[in-house]
Amino acid sequence: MDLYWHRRDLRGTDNRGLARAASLSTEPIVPVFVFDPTILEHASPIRVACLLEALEGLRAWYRERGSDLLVVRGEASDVIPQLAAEYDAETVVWATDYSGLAHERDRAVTAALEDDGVTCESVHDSIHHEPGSITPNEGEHYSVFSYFWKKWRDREKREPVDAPASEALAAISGEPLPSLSALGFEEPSSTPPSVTQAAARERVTEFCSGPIYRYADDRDKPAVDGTSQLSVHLKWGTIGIREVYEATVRAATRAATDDDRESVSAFQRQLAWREFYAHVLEFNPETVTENFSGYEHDIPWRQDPDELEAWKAGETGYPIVDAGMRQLQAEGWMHNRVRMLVASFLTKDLLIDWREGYDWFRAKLADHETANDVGGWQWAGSTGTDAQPYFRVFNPMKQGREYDPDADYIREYIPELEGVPADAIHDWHELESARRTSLAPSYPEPIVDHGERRERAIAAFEQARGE
Ligand SMILES: Cc1cc2nc3c(=O)[nH]c(=O)nc-3n(C[C@H](O)[C@H](O)[C@H](O)COP(=O)(O)OP(=O)(O)OC[C@H]3O[C@@H](n4cnc5c(N)ncnc54)[C@H](O)[C@@H]3O)c2cc1C
Repeated sequence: MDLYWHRRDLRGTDNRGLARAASLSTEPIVPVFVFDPTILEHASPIRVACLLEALEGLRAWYRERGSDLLVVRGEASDVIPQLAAEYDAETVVWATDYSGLAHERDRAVTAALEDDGVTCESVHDSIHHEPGSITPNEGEHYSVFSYFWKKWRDREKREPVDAPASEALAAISGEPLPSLSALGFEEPSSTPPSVTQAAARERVTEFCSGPIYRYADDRDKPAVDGTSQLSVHLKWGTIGIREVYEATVRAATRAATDDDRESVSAFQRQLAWREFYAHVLEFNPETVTENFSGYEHDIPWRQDPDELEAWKAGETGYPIVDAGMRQLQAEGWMHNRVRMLVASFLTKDLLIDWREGYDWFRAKLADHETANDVGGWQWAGSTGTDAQPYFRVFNPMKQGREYDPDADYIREYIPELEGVPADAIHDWHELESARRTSLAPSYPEPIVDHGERRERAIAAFEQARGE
């Protein structure tokens, strides 16, 4: 019996890899998942908790079809060939994962299987257009998103694929899943979101039946539930990208106005950002640790453990920044506008290396996805492809006033500011110290002066540019 190796595609429907495995094989497929210690070394409690829930859901999906998911532990390059031998598999199929670590693992597994005479096939599944399929007329890869987006938008998309028939799945029975602690992880500090195929489909249906038409207006307002919150599902593959996209196309056909249609397009554009960053990472794997854009000299990042700790704890005295950092701590998720703001604050106001921020996000985000996380950090740190120019430094007060005018989002995560008027919250850095103390005695004073820090950041980047 041939094997299908699940990794970050934890679903049965609209799974191109699984469908391919079923179509290749004349015998039923054995579905497998591997807890690989090398990959787990890079994981965090929240992500492993999400993974376990998604696996539990996938296992239930297989059981409803008279099959099961085999879950094994060990180096993939050892256990996959062992399972292939055990089941006398001629072929092992999986879905392509574009991170450098995944490529390394897959090369080792491929070599081991080929040594044993087993054929392997890696199928593009997690994005519509695989790296190398959307290229500029001149040059090899896009580094400017707007050009990439135009081609991505106009390119024909694949349709969702059906789940394999039950008869195509092996009647096997697996062991129970290991617990979080058995895998060496503590309980996460935030409550993991529900990461199941049913939750993902429900979210898509709900979002595409109404909020998607307001997305263009609402997507930057953190107090409004205006974004899809699909990131954790796209990360773990509890829904297929073709199914999501098809739902957006159906929403566009139901749109009542041009504005509604444009709002759907604004959402599709964000899906394209995800693919843009996957392409960037595929062709520049070193950007997980290295700046994408070179500067003539090193950027003079600062080491300041106290400021870094205040940022992580949401104790900077800049309310919108602190609300975002506390949302991350409480939920394992943060609104995109606020991710941009907190990342700008760390890399510009505090002049702390984007890699420190990336590490913290990687530890805390349930939806941590290497390509998007590195892309977002390098964008904010003005080191990335198509990044924020170094001289555009977000002003946290103005951003707070613009995107959270009533300070509802801020108050939700900073109980110390309960009852403080929105104007005072947005002017927090300008208030007299005594006034701040009388309004919110336990909320911190601003740890830095934004105006001064902005000047210093611009000067530091100019120095790095050799100006
Ligand atoms: C510093 C920083 C770090 C980030 N880290 C991650 C990360 O680890 N994982 C992650 O999925 N996204 C990351 N993002 C992008 C973005 O913030 C999240 O995708 C988004 O907030 C998820 O919420 P949503 O699903 O409601 O998004 P929606 O607005 O509903 O967007 C739909 C989907 O499009 C994709 N998307 C949206 N915005 C972006 C973007 N800017 N870049 C790439 N893809 C995008 C995501 O898959 C998202 O689920 C980061 C952004 C920044 C600025």
